[in-house]
Parts: sequence; structure tokens; C-alpha cells
Amino acid sequence: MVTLNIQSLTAGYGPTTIIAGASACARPGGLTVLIGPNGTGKSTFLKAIAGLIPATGSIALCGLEIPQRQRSKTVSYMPQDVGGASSLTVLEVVLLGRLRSLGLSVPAHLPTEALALLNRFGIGHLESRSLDALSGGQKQLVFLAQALFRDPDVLLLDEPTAALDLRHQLVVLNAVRDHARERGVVAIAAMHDLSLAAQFAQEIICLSGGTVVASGPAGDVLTEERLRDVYGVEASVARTHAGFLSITPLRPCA
Ligand SMILES: Nc1ncnc2c1ncn2[C@@H]1O[C@H](COP(=O)(O)OP(=O)(O)OP(=O)(O)O)[C@@H](O)[C@H]1O
Repeated sequence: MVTLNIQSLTAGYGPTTIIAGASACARPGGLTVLIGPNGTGKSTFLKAIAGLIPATGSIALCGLEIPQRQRSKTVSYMPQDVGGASSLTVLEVVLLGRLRSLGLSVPAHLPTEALALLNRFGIGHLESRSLDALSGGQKQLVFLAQALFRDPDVLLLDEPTAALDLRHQLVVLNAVRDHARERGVVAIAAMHDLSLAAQFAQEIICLSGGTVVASGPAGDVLTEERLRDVYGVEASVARTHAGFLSITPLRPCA
């Protein structure tokens, strides 16, 4: 099984350290949700795992260290702002400028599979539309489809449901969770909606102050005491009739 082990990860920007010796483990076959307040470093954590920013510490898959220069082959990162998001390299983007004259031979099954994925997200009818002519949520769905289609060993999604309506939030999180189950891959998504996180996560990692302060099943991580400590809010944590945790923020702590 391709468990991702993160040990003593330290990363930041210039002289500023944002992630300071964070350690966590993400198991394959389900969705791991990364939570934490605004600006706490969730995106930085994911970018450091993906090898997109300099970092120290160890990132290992199945016990084998993945050197930073090889991360892009095994790890796929979908950023929060999908305005120009793509997992294509800079060189590939330039090459695509001559797409029509490249004479690419695309095996017939690939467009069929890609279209099936778009249909799963309810946007198959947009297949020929230019990206410029899509709404923010539609664009997010296209790049999610690209991320899943790429089929990496480790899928990192930065707030994948932020621009989506209720139905598409469920469609996407079901698709990501099913994908992780079917392929046995690691999927980590940063999220702010804690009730949705509790519904879909096999495990939750909670970041605060540059380190991992808790990880495990939603019921262990999402306690009223932790929400007070980490988010500075009084919140009610209850279980719904369907058996899921429901988190209701009540008021900021005094
Ligand atoms: N390119 C950058 N250069 C300098 N500082 C940055 C850069 N990107 C982010 N930061 C800073 O790093 C800190 C962590 O940002 P990050 O985006 O990782 O937080 P986050 O937990 O994902 O936040 P949010 O929930 O608001 O999206 C913030 O203080 C932010 O201002």
C-alpha cells in the first residue's frame, strides 16, 4: 500500500518559516482532509509535499524517499486558484501551441475516458468550449478532472470544493474518494467546511502554528475543545441522524 509519510517537513518563503517540522501520515484508499485556519499554511504544506517550493524533511511513499526533483512524476497538486491551473509543465504548454501540427496520436480510449470523467462531473456538454468561456466552478471541475485523469500516486487538492455548489461538492468528493479507493492512491484535500470534511474523510490532519497538532478519524480530531484552541471559536459538534459529525460555529471566543 502506498502510504505517504511526511517527517519533519519545514518550508516557507524566503526567510519566513511557515511549516516548522510538521509530521503526518496519509493512508491510501480514501480521502485525507487537511484543515486549519486561514493563513496557517495548508497550501504551503501541500506545495512543499509536491516539491513546488523548497523544503527540508522527508517525504516517503511506501517507505521510499521521493527526492524533490522526482515529486512531479508521482505527486499531482491542484492549486486553490485554478485561474491558470494545469499540471502541464512550462515546456508542454509551449509545445501545445502547435497542437494541430504535432500529429499527436491519442489512443482512442483516452478521449472516451476523459469524456466519461467530464460527464461524471456533469460538464460533458462543455467538452468543446474554450476555458475562457467557463464559470469559476466549471473551471474548477475541469482541473479536478485533469488531476484525476493524470492518475498520480499522490493527489493533492487545495480547497477543491471552494467554488462549487452543494451538489457538485458531493459529486467531486465522492469521485475523489472513489478514485482513491479504486486505485489505492493517496488523496489529500485542504478544506474549510468541517462538516463536509467529517463526512468524507477517512482521516483528518489539523495544522496550526506551523505543525500538525492532531490527526486521525474525524471524531477524534474535531472536538469542541480543539476548535476552540485552533480556530478560536465556540462550536457545537453533534452527530446527525445519518451518523455524520455536524460542526456548527456559534461565536468567536472572547
Ligand atoms: N508566495 C508567498 N510568499 C510569501 N508568503 C506567502 C506566499 N504564499 C503564502 N504566503 C504566506 O504564508 C502563510 C501561509 O499561507 P498558506 O496559503 O499556506 O495558508 P493557508 O492555510 O492555505 O490559508 P487559506 O486557508 O487562507 O487558504 C500566510 O501567512 C501567507 O501570507
